[in-house]
Amino acid sequence: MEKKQCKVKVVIRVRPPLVSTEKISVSTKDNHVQIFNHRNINENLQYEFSAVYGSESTQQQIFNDCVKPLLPKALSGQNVSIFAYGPTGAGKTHTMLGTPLNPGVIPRVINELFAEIDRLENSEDNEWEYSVSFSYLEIYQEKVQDLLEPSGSDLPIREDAEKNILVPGLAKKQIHNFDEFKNIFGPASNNRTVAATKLNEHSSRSHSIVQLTVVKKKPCRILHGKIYLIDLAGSEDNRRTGNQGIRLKESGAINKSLFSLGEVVDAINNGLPRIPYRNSKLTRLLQDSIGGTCHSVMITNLAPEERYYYDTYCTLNFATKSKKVVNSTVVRETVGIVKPVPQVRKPSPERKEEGPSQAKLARLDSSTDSMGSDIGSSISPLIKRQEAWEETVNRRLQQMESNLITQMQAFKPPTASGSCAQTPKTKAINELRRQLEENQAQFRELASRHLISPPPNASNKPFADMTNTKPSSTGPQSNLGETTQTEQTSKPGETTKPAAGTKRKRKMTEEFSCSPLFALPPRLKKKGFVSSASASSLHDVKENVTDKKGSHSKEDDLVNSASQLQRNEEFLSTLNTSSVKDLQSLQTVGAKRAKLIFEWRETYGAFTQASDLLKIPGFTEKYLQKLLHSNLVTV
Ligand SMILES: Nc1ncnc2c1ncn2[C@@H]1O[C@H](COP(=O)(O)OP(=O)(O)OP(=O)(O)O)[C@@H](O)[C@H]1O
Repeated sequence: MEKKQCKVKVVIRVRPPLVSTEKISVSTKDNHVQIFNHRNINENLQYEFSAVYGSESTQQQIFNDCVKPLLPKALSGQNVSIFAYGPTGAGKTHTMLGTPLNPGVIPRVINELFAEIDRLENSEDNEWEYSVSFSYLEIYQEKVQDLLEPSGSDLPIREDAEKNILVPGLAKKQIHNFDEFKNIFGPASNNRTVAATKLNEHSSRSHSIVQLTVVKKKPCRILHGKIYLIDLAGSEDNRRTGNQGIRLKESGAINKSLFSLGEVVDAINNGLPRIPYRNSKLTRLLQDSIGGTCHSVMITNLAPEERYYYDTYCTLNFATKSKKVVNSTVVRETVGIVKPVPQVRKPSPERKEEGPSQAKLARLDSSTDSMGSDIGSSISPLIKRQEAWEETVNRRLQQMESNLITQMQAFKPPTASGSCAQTPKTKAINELRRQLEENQAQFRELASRHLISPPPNASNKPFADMTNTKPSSTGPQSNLGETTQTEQTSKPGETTKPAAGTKRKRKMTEEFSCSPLFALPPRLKKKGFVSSASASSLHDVKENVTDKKGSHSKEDDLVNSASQLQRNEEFLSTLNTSSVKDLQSLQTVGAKRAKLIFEWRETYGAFTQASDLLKIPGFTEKYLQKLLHSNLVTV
């Protein structure tokens, strides 16, 4: 299948103010949206998108510009996804559904689809036959529910061997014209969970997905296109919604799934090897729309009132990162003898592990097969990104490992044998060993998964073996080889006479691990951080020890490496897990910055590295350096 790269198109629609007397905080011009900067009231924040529709925009205009051009794609075997995103009360349902007098995207798509099919079927040279069917579901409190045939049960989500997402058991209705659709869709929409909140009298309490399947057939050829029409539930700031009880619970589920959506977008944009689609039902079902095979359009709805300022700000930031997502579109075509039931390909050995069994897949009835999407065909760019990432990791790990080995080998253990109790420095060395072992395990996994050749040091041997080697002028690899040989010659359970030098090696390790010189690396104050002052006093203690026992700079290097790694990890963990109050335990982070870090994290997900802090508006490179420096963190 030929794939074409295609960015998710992100457009903005600002709804009209609901009460004319309210203060407005959003303005639009051409394809720009502008809001004030809450950190500097004299400044404005400007965002650019593919298209920006002000409050005067019409349903017809949105449909004609953003949706209609994609329908021919669905009619030629491609997937299309239109989804409305935005805070509660910003106009998502209005955009997607509209009213009988002012219909939105969903009814207009059906209308246009049948009009287009009529045109095509009536053209002189037409040789194709078209059929349209649809499914309708909602995700309510993390449960997938059928809106066409509600049963109250939570439908499972499966993935087949070709990475199509399936919802077995979901009803699928064949429709032949707009009226048939209307007669089924109208009552089904009443099944959707809607309730009044302080911010919206008819607030959607669930995400809803209409899926249209368009099949185009002629002898020996069949094209399958899909159209997903998605009305997401809005993010809710419960300090303002006044939600309590069930509304609060619904809101929690909505916010959590939208948070997962943010994580997926971040993972795609950062080229991560694993995209966390499985973190929520929403992201699982949107797998084809974001980072998948769809031509996707995200209609971002904004409420213009100043009381929505923070929602608007967060939504604009999410929209900005969403426009970077690239999908790989494909034409899904079956050529040859077309069987009435979709064929299921044998899963590859890799897929067998996590996908449903062949027998299970075969049992899936075509009439209940829904949410199909050929994720497999979109996997190539992800694999490419993964491979690039793995190469980088591979390189970094190799470098780190050889540095550590060099340090270990250059280290001269103390001659005076100390007590054999585990000292803090021994612990630090053990931590280094553990980390190196982990690195080696990663190498092996990468190598076995993607045939990346493991670095020379990434053997199956644990790091402990390397420390058993004596310092040698032939460098780390020759030592490694020596140890491997020793290992290979001794059979399990067999007591072998140590080869020349082995005894010495073991002794060195014992001395090494029993060294009394190993002091605990400086810990950071609360959740790991200390002020620069207390860090230096710890350092003084360590220096005193060193002074007494003589200089051990290599040893110190090792301890510093371990403590540095630990500090970096703790710093990241503080950023990702602390409350606003606890974030202030970081040096240079006051209440205001703590709040910004917290809010950014809650909106966009965990920080993967310290430099992610630069994504927070107002965090400059200079400040980041200061923050890292004063918290003794390196990047
Ligand atoms: N473009 C528009 N023109 C006129 N009225 C609008 C427009 N957009 C939204 N509205 C009105 O604003 C109110 C809120 O809109 P809507 O229910 O579509 O919001 P929503 O984003 O779907 O909210 P929720 O996430 O809570 O379901 C409704 O009364 C709707 O009719």
